[in-house]
Amino acid sequence: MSTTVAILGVGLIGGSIALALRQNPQIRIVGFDLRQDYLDKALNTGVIHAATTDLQTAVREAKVIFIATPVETIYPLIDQLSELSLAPDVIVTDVGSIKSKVVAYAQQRLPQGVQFIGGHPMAGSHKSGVEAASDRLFENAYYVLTPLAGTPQDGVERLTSLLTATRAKIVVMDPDEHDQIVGAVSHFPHIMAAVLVNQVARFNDQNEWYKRLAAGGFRDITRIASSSPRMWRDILLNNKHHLLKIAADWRNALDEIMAKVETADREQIEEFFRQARDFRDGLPERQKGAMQPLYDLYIDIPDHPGEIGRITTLLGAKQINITNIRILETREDVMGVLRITFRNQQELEKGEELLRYFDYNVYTLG
Ligand SMILES: NC(=O)C1=CN([C@@H]2O[C@H](COP(=O)(O)OP(=O)(O)OC[C@H]3O[C@@H](n4cnc5c(N)ncnc54)[C@H](O)[C@@H]3O)[C@@H](O)[C@H]2O)C=CC1
Ligand SMILES: O=C(O)C(=O)Cc1ccc(O)cc1
Repeated sequence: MSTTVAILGVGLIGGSIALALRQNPQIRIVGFDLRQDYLDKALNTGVIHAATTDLQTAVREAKVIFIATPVETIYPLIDQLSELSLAPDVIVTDVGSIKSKVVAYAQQRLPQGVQFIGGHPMAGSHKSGVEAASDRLFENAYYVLTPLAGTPQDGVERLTSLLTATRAKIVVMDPDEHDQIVGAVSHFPHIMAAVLVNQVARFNDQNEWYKRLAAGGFRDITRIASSSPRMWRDILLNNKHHLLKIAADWRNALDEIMAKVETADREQIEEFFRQARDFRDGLPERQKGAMQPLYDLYIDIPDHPGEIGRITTLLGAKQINITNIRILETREDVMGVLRITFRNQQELEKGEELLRYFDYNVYTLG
């Protein structure tokens, strides 16, 4: 007998959870989204088994419901769920990047018999949408669960067992502690990345060399400024309390180091960078995950117009999804290398076989 899981919001995170869960043939995944075109894409690429834009149809038989929509939409969805007919002992969980407000809201609004367990998979991407989803997005990442005080242990165990398919490390945490820590290690850095980019953009209005020279380090530390503005707006507004405190602390720290610069305190400036380097170098490495180019295929391409379009058309015609594409080298009259990233090993192999058939020189590394 199969178990039905409903995914509300089939985007990057909802799609990635669906892809991980559907490796288990006993699980049937129903996707719900406001956008029919996103659902069609998810169905056609095998991310979900069934799709609907009707919430009651999506959740009626579900044993577990994942709310994987932008943070501000989690509250009205909880309200809607509280009015609908749900399976007995259903677990409702979310994937929102903030936890306290959502958990408190669910506690207030959901009826008895519904077990709400807050969740936050601590991996993602600056990309959005189901086309960027991957069954290994959460591999080796932390996945925080924030059950309510009254949630039966059995519910937490059932959800943990389901989530083993994501290969994430499941941890249970207090929602406020989660918001404080994630505020410092994820939310605030996103604000800083955007502040840095906006500052350089302003300088660039006066002198376009700013943009041209902003390669290397600047690109690295501002990668996350390419994330979804709407998603980050929601996160900031829902973690206001902690972020205001972190920002005040950051301003003090900036003033302190700039005071040392002003007085040319050579030793203390060096010490400042030493401390940062030591802590940074001691951060745990994530061994594997979607951030790494796991499913990369390299293709030699003659440098003439239309080649890249031809390759993507060939893959598209066979419904082979790509999550990234990059030209690694193109110089005039020299063979270039195209790097295409696929969502999983199976799609990579299909792409490799297809392009070989069309006489491309293709290879993988490692
Ligand atoms: N993007 C990331 O790196 C991470 C995001 N999260 C959290 O995951 C959640 C989803 O984010 P993403 O997957 O990145 O977004 P996304 O934009 O890729 O996907 C969101 C999906 O929800 C749908 N949607 C929006 N409002 C809806 C509604 N009212 N009812 C049904 N569907 C609706 C959209 O059409 C879209 O398909 C957010 O709450 C975010 O805080 C958590 C960890 C990482
Ligand atoms: O792209 C990155 O580095 C991220 O920071 C991804 C991310 C975004 C939001 C989250 O709640 C968790 C992880």
